[in-house]
Amino acid sequence: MSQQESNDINQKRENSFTDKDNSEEQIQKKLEKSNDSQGMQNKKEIFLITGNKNKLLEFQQILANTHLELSSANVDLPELQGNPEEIAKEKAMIAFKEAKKPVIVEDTSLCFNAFNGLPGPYIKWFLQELKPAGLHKILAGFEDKTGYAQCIITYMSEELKEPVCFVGRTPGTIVEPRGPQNFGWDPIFQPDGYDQTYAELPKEEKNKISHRFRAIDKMVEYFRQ
Ligand SMILES: O=c1nc[nH]c2c1ncn2[C@H]1C[C@H](O)[C@@H](COP(=O)(O)OP(=O)(O)OP(=O)(O)O)O1
Ligand SMILES: [Mg+2]
Repeated sequence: MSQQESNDINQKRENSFTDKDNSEEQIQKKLEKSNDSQGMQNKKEIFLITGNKNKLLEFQQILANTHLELSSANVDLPELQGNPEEIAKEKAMIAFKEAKKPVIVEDTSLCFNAFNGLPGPYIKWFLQELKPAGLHKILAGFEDKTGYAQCIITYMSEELKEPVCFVGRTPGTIVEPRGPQNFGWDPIFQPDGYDQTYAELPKEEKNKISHRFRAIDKMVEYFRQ
């Protein structure tokens, strides 16, 4: 990484944690609040930091019948650059520094095969500007409409030398938007083997095959040992 790049990351980091509603004090409050809800004795607690309510909801649903007890804090983490795994590890280090206790973070990519994996981790900005319909349209000049959704959950704690990643991937096709528009690019992603988009599928169905489910499944295995 060049000096300029690392300066940029540091700058972004500072910005993201000095925002008005993201001051050190505010973050500390959020973290303390999450500590209040610890309790279950024979369940292992994991602590997720995310600014995305829909992600959190899916985590809660998917973890409902496991030995893991989820607590969370809503903190905006910086959108970093690099390959998905580098981003995921860097994000976990930043979250761990803030939380001062073991944390997990999650980073989701939507990858188009015709674009060799892009927009990938930059999907958030593409979605924000193009909306689901525009995202589908940018593939108009390409025959290959296939792609995959990828979730990387990253765990960091004081016992680890470096963050541990759990990667979940679901292959599918990018289609014209169908279904409710309440979660990101769900309306344009049709998983392989289904004739409904993520948005059209009942939540229980999405949660059985999603990129997020597959990453969570690996994480659950890791914490069983
Ligand atoms: O299952 C999903 N179905 C549809 N859309 C999704 C999904 N999962 C994430 N998304 C969207 C949210 C964001 O526009 C981008 C990922 O960016 P990403 O940085 O991972 O999420 P985020 O910034 O909203 O939350 P966080 O604070 O955990 O980083 O794709
Ligand atoms: Mg993010």
